[in-house]
Amino acid sequence: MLEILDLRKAYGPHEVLQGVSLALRPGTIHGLVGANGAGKTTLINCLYGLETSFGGSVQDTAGVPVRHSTGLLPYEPYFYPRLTGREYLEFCLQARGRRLLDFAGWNQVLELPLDQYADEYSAGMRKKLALLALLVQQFDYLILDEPFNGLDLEANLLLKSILKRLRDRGTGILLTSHILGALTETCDEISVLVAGRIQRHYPAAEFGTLEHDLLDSLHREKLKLLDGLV
Ligand SMILES: Nc1ncnc2c1ncn2[C@@H]1O[C@H](COP(=O)(O)OP(=O)(O)OP(=O)(O)O)[C@@H](O)[C@H]1O
Repeated sequence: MLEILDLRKAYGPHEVLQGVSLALRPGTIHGLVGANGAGKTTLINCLYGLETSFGGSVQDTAGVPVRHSTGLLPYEPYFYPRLTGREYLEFCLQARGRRLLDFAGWNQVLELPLDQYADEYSAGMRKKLALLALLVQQFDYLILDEPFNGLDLEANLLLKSILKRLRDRGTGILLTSHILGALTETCDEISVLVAGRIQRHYPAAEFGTLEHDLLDSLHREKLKLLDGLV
């Protein structure tokens, strides 16, 4: 299990995370929802070790370093210039000391032009390539920052199926999304991050309440403001 306990992170005087605790269990899809700027990416960066100065603890309870067992899909994947999609995949495998393999099977599904330069891909193709690099590596855990964002309809549907199959095989998946339907359709549990804290944790049986709660707070706070504007 990946375990975050009392995570605290500040940028200068701005306390972005104020004591977040969260567990990612094997064989579950855990959604993380929160407004723009709520701290989702910061939490992911701390969990994956991209941020190092923070309070609290982050660990894989199996005792292995989080990065060994876990693959990360960043919000905006970066590719070195003049590297083809295939070379990028090979680079990812080599960097982790894994044996090279044939990507044809997965690429029949994702249909990427692997022999073109990755930095010339469209935004959706870039996301697919970064996903492909994770899928071929069979991680115990996946952290996916906005995985559905930018994917076309077909890829969105495919990704939902892929994530559920991985979950059923035992992979633990933490994902962020602003698309409520994508979260409720795929997740087993959802945590809501508000002002640097987990405001509430929803098991699947309570997703109906989640939608209602979010709509309710929207109605109370923002939709009323619209009355005076439009
Ligand atoms: N390197 C940084 N330096 C200073 N402030 C930062 C830094 N990274 C993030 N922040 C601030 O931390 C807060 C949380 O940002 P974060 O990117 O984690 O939010 P988020 O929940 O992922 O938002 P979004 O939904 O827009 O992606 C924001 O107020 C942001 O300005």
